[in-house]
Amino acid sequence: MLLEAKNLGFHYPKGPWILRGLDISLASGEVVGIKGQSGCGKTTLARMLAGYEQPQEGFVKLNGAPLPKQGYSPVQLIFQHPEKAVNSRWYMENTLREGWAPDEKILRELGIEEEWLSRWPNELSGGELQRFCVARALSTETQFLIADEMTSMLDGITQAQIWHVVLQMVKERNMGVMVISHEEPLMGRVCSRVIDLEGAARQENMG
Ligand SMILES: Nc1ncnc2c1ncn2[C@@H]1O[C@H](COP(=O)(O)OP(=O)(O)OP(=O)(O)O)[C@@H](O)[C@H]1O
Repeated sequence: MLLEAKNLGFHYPKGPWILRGLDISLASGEVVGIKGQSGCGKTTLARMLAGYEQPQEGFVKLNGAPLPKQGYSPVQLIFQHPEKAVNSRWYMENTLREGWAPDEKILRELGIEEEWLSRWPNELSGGELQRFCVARALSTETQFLIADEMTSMLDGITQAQIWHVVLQMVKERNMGVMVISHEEPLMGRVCSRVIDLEGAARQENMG
């Protein structure tokens, strides 16, 4: 399985090019880091790889085909701010089961307590909410996970617990993960290679 972006170019309406001529690929079982200064386009790239945003140039393909437009996406994106990624008018149980039915094992491993399921999102901490977003994204249909500052706002113990579950999935299911982060130590621990987005774009522009 391969998630690939070729000759990617993107700008917001009337704005300058943010990314141009960018080639990036992520294979099953790989954990790849993306770094770069604030504002260089990491989140924009994440949104294109997950199909939320369309590039003006180039393309994103999953196993040689465009990303599916409907249904559960095999490319799941997790953001830094879980409160923006859940419906504030749904009980957590509904949010959790939005795309699939997570089993007991994954809930236990992520430390999701039974009692939280009947709460509203604003009755949970950011870390508790993010565990739900991770469980929701880890369906057996997920082939690639884009983790955009997924654990940046969390304490060390919660961060380690979440990454333990995700890295286990990489092994068990051969899932591919893209880690967007400003935290070099985290990337050093979990990634087999790290791409500097600015360097990658610059090389392409020079070439
Ligand atoms: N909806 C939008 N409309 C216009 N410009 C935008 C929009 N979203 C982001 N931008 C601009 O696009 C550029 C890239 O933003 P992006 O969020 O992808 O950067 P980033 O590398 O993820 O930054 P950070 O590390 O701070 O999260 C920035 O200059 C930002 O101001």
